[in-house]
Amino acid sequence: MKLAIGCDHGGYELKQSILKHLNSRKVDYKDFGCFSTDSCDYPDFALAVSESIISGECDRGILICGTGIGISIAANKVTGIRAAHCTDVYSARMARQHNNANIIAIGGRITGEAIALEMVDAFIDTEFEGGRHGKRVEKIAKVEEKYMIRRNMEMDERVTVISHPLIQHKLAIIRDKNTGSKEFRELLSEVAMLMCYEVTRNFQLEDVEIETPICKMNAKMLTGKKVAIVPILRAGLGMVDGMLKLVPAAKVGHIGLYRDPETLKPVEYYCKLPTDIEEREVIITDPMLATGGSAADAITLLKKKGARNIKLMCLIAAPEGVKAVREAHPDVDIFVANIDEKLNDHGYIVPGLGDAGDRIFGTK
Ligand SMILES: O=P(O)(O)OC[C@H]1O[C@H](OP(=O)(O)OP(=O)(O)O)[C@H](O)[C@@H]1O
Ligand SMILES: O=c1cc[nH]c(=O)[nH]1
Repeated sequence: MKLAIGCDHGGYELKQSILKHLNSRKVDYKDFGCFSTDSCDYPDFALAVSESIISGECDRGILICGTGIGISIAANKVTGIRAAHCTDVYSARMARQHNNANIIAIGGRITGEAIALEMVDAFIDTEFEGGRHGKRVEKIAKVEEKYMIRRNMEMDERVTVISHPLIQHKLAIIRDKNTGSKEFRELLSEVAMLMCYEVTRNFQLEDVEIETPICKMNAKMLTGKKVAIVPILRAGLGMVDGMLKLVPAAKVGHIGLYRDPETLKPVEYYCKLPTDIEEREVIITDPMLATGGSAADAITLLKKKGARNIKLMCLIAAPEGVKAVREAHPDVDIFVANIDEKLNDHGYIVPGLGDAGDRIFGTK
């Protein structure tokens, strides 16, 4: 096992004692500094030690600052690091046995040398127990993954969350379980129209000469881009009318998919597209992007039929669905009104709005 060790000025003295101890035990280590008691910043050393563990250069780490608190907080910001701030031998052992901690953080101004060396021994010599503790550590990893996905999405230029106040207001009413089908349909259609404004933002304009009652002028008009709106049946239908209000010349294709309630995998049952789909800018509509299976399959189908320029417009997405579509179809822009928290065990978006198809058509 190779250890990484780092400290700030507050942990320097204790680190020297620990290094001597590691040498006497013939433990392999790499010292990432600091190398004197001159004032320095603990996050720098937390990062160096943490990255050496994540990269596989070292297996576990020891971090020391004045209290052990700041340096452990900094290390825990690195994905995959489980830094345990310990002040006694029992905690050091448990941090390994129960938490699979890969870093121990010690306070140079808190813990005496004798106890600190015993803590280091417990940290090095104790193995992770796994079992029920494995399940819990996996849950920690899931939390990291969730926030990482969200951060990646926020930075992803191909994922647009349309947060206009009108859309957010209407979305709140749509979500409400007391909103009936009629109002649900009307609001979904209105939101689709507002979202369409953003989805069509890149449409090309050209100069055309027109004559106002006063004089001639060069005005801007759409280049006559051909558009196809393709709802995923059933629920996607609820967004078509709103879009046609803004793009009345668009052709409408239909893709019929339903999610198998057991496997959550999409099952195709219908496909009818404009014959010149390959020349059209395609906007797929579906209120819900849950696991992403339906949207990803619809995009695959459209690509097989020759479509090249595809956008996906959904009302609500789960992070898992956005990730799945981005991975399967990195060329497709995704527009949503909100990215919700997560999927539940039945593949429904939480908090979501329930079953979109049933709420639109009143089938439940
Ligand atoms: O991202 P996914 O996990 O694939 O789930 C999303 C799909 O589920 C819903 O349709 P559903 O299968 O309920 O059919 P419906 O529209 O006919 O009600 C929704 O309208 C999407 O098409
Ligand atoms: O939350 C969800 C997930 C899939 N389909 C829906 O209609 N709602």
